[in-house]
Amino acid sequence: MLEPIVLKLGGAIFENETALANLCQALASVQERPLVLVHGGGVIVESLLAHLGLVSEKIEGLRVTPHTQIDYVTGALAGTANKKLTAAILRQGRAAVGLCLGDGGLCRVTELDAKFGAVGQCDSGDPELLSTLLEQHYLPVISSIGIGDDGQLYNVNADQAAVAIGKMLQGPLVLLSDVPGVLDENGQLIESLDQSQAEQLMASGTIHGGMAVKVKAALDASEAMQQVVILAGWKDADALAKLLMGESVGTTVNATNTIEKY
Ligand SMILES: Nc1ncnc2c1ncn2[C@@H]1O[C@H](COP(=O)(O)OP(=O)(O)O)[C@@H](O)[C@H]1O
Ligand SMILES: CC(=O)N[C@@H](CCC(=O)OP(=O)(O)O)C(=O)O
Repeated sequence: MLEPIVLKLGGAIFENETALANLCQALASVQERPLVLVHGGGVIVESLLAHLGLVSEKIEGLRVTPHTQIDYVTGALAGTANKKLTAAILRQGRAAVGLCLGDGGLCRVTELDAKFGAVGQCDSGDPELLSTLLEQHYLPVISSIGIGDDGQLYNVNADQAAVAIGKMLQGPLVLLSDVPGVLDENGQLIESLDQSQAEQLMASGTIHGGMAVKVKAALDASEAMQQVVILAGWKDADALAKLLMGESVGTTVNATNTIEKY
């Protein structure tokens, strides 16, 4: 079996039913190559916390998650976001299965830093569950909630979660968000990015917030897997179709500048 494409989905798509349905239709039509979806859902977390009258802050693009809030965050990500995405794929006739990072020991998660609360850092774990599901033609849909060795639930940034899954499966890695890729200071798409260009753009603030987390995660994956990582958008159906045919769209992140193929 070919290595699966690991595709991460994040951003406001969870608030846009049409975009979500269109994307799931495109994904469900991919028969030639196994797919694994990893997803975020920060917008759902934010709306739930706001509903509950709770304030949420981010440091360096990561959500500070007080231990008193992790149950709500789990509900939003492993519950609402995971089940909405699973449902949207099932509606297209593909047998999707919703999981979190802890299921079957897929990923090992430990506390990142006490200053973030219940935020985890994620490493690859046991691929057996995914292999079994893929062999049986299920489409795994994985939320970024992790389970630590301490039995605690952790909130993991979904780009970092996708990188851990990508490293484990060694397939192409694509991070989709609500922008078409990394944009320069004039708002123009940057088609390729290596380590030093990325560092300069982060130092100048052109790449910041969630995109800085994404670019760092992509560089880490590109270096570890010795392959390029694609950062693209879910809004452009044509670009998405090209991507699923193996063409590179958006921004190609290449940590060492010597790797050629997506
Ligand atoms: N240079 C940049 N190019 C594109 N987006 C950027 C850049 N710097 C910061 N951003 C912000 O990063 C966001 C994407 O990151 P994020 O919101 O974390 O995406 P997701 O939720 O899909 O993981 C964009 O919507 C934009 O607001
Ligand atoms: C620690 C941390 O920042 N966790 C993220 C997890 C969800 C996520 O990454 O969602 P998007 O991909 O949609 O942004 C959060 O709570 O927002």
